[in-house]
Amino acid sequence: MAAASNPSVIALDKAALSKTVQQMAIDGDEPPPTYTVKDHKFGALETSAPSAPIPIIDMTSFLSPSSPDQEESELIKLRSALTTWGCFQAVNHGISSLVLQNVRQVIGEFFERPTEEKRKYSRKPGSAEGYGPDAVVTDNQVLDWCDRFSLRIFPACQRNANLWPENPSSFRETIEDYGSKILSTKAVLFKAIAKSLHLNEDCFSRVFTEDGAIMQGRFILYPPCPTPDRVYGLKPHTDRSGMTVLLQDTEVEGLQVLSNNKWFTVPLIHDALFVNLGDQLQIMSNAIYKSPMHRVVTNAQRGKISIAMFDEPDPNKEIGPIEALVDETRPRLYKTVKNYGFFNYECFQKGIVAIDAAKI
Ligand SMILES: O=C(O)CCC(=O)C(=O)O
Ligand SMILES: [Fe+2]
Repeated sequence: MAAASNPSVIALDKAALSKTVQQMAIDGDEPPPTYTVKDHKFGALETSAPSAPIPIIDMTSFLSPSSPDQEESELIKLRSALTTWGCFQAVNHGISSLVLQNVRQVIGEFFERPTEEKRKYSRKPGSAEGYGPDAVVTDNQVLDWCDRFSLRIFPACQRNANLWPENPSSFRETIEDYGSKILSTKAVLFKAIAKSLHLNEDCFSRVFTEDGAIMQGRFILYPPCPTPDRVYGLKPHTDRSGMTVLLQDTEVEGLQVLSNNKWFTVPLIHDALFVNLGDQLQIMSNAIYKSPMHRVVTNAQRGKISIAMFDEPDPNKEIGPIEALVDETRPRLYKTVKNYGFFNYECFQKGIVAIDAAKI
């Protein structure tokens, strides 16, 4: 997400101008060698990994608990989910089926627009916003078999109005509405996460949903891929956010999470939101909670769409392990970092893992 106007990056970043994955799929192209996975550092590319028993969190217990006991028992489940998996499926989150249907519809329609029209919103080299295939930022990068359209949603004053499409005509209103609802959902979840760690309930929500916090939407199209066993939809990674909220496709699976060195498929649950923690929550929780490694696999028959909402603190704000979570039995594991988004980007360029580089 961080802008990097470094000339070598700009020279390398030709993908924003090259053929989209959607076009390659329409033309029946074989994925070019730059898309082929060369190392299997994180395990083989198994397209049909077993289904993951990912915990389901019922948000009724946080939004309108019928009793303190009901809330307490869900907080215990939440704590267990975040120490083991680092992710969960949120149900009864209060966002209606109609809102979810509308957001899927406008994103689907955007990707259906003619290429020339979508090109008007192309990501500029070095920028984190806009439309296009995977950004090339290093020489030996393996590219992802997907096209992405990224937009800053909050703070509203930082929106890049030229990148918000005119078509479909309800795009702006729908994304703005969905963004506000996800922001409120995140605030509720961050408060529950703080409580589950016996912390002041605002300690995460303030950093990630208020005070200049950023919300970025990433809308991803994964077209069918003729060689799904050799190409990633999205490479194995952890998110750099505090928390990511993902609306999966209604029919096509593909997201996988790593647990005990094994990959598991995230099942599709009607109207659920898949929530995973990002590196910044792992840092602030002094690694009590996990930022899970995940990836996306493709298939030869059907494409799919994902809608992801990321957060970041104000880039000028420093984050580090919360003092109350540091003691003799659990010493401080991470340095204090500022603008983790940019730090993460620089690490990626150097081929190092940001969360490891943030260790003391
Ligand atoms: O599309 C998905 O299922 C996952 C997206 C994701 O992990 C990301 O954009 O960071
Ligand atoms: Fe991710």
